[in-house]
Amino acid sequence: MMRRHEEAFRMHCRKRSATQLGHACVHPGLSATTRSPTGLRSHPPGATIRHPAASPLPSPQPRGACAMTAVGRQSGGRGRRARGAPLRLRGRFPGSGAEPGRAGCVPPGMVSKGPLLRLLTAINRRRMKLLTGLAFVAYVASVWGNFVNMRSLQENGDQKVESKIEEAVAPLREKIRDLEKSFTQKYPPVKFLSEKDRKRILITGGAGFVGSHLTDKLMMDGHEVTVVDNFFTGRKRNVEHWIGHENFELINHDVVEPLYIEVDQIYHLASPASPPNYMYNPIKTLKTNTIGTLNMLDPEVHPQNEDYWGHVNPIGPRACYDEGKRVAETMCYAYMKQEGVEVRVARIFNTFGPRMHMNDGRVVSNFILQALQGEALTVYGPGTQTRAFQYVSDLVNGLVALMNSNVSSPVNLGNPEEHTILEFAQLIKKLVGSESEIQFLSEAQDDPQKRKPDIRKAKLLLGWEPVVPLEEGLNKAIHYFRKELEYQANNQYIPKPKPARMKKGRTRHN
Ligand SMILES: O=C(O)[C@H]1O[C@H](OP(=O)(O)OP(=O)(O)OC[C@H]2O[C@@H](n3ccc(=O)[nH]c3=O)[C@H](O)[C@@H]2O)[C@H](O)[C@@H](O)[C@@H]1O
Repeated sequence: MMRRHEEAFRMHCRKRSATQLGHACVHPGLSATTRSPTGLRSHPPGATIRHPAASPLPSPQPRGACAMTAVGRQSGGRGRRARGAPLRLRGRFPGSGAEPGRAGCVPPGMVSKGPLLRLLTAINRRRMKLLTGLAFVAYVASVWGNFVNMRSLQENGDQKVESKIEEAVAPLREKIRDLEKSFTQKYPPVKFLSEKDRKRILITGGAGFVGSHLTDKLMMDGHEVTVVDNFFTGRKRNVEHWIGHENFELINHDVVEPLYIEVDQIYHLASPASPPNYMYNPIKTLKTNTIGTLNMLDPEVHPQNEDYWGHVNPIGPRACYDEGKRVAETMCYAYMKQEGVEVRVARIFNTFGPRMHMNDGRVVSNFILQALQGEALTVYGPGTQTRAFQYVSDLVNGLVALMNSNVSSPVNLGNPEEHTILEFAQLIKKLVGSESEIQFLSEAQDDPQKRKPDIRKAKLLLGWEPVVPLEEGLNKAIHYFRKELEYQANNQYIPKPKPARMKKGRTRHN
């Protein structure tokens, strides 16, 4: 009987301990079993058993009592019970009138766990689960909230950075658009020529006064143009409107040095033409012209035709230019005879127009600048010496006509309309509307007294003659120099006309 009783109690305890943490059973003369997080554990008879998570028991339980470490509210809701405090349960122990199988085994002196407690325990368990579930949901919600916050913060930050970048980049975009526009619209219209008709053309001195106008003409006609210039008197500004064009190339090179380049035609215009400029470095002028094709000869015959061989002082200040041109012609014809090189020789007479250098020093640019600035017009000598001036576009057309002809002998290109220098001074004063005086200075050394081209050969063989009237050309030149003066004034630089070298008591060799 005792054995069966003991067995029933052991079963009761095992059942409890297998399902409920914190349950404690003490039975005199029985060993007990509890469930701990690490598994089932046996206890000697009469031992006090408590769950490791529970607070110490305030006092040993009375033998035979069934106690539990209660969590939660006591039934009836009369406040919390202290952890480990005994919870007395009503019930009957088998052998003392207890109903077997209802209240479990309650040994004498023990308090049995009744249906209410079980209900409470079940409620507590559900609550715990509910609380745990709620805590889990709250945790997940807070993690999600943090994640969402982080993302929105990051997005806000990203948006701010993006808007700042946009602010910085917007003006740059604007500038790029402007640059693209200026690139696409800046070239003058160019004809399309087929491969067969398109020529590769080299222009030495192509950034100079005459050379740059010739460059414009050949580019607009649809040819491929290579400009070679050392920028001694030429300027990049004269050809800048072609830079970047697929048919155009600009090479900074001095023609005194060899240049190997494959082309169909060469216009050799590299040489300073203004007396103050070419006298500035006579050896350089000579060197430049000995490989040149242009020539200008001082006259003894008037007007000068192509058979006129010139009359120059070979040791005077102008000799570097004049003799240089003569040697250049000699070389051209030597190469033609000996090597079969095709040559064209243009004898160019006084030419004027836009893009003449502000410091050129020749008579047209000097007089216009002086008149525009209200300064006296400087006439060297009495002003009776004559010149015949052609407008630059007439010269360019003549050069192209000559190049494309089969005329290999020299051809004069100039305007035969002859005027004295004093007449020029008065005409320019009138066209500018200037109050400037005319000032007579001493005569320039070796200054040719008469010059007028005979252009019958050009008319006959090339069908060419100048078409721009003197006044029309002068007005264009005046407009150009007015703009240049404004440009220079904005750049704090006002050029002064260059004086020519004055005669030093020696009569000119005519
Ligand atoms: O442009 C040209 O085709 C020519 O220029 C110069 O020839 P030149 O006729 O002496 O050129 P300018 O310096 O313009 O002189 C023309 C005349 O005006 C006079 N002059 C020049 C400048 C000035 O301020 N005042 C003035 O009276 C000169 O003494 C000269 O009689 C070169 O010497 C020539 O070889 C070249 O072909």
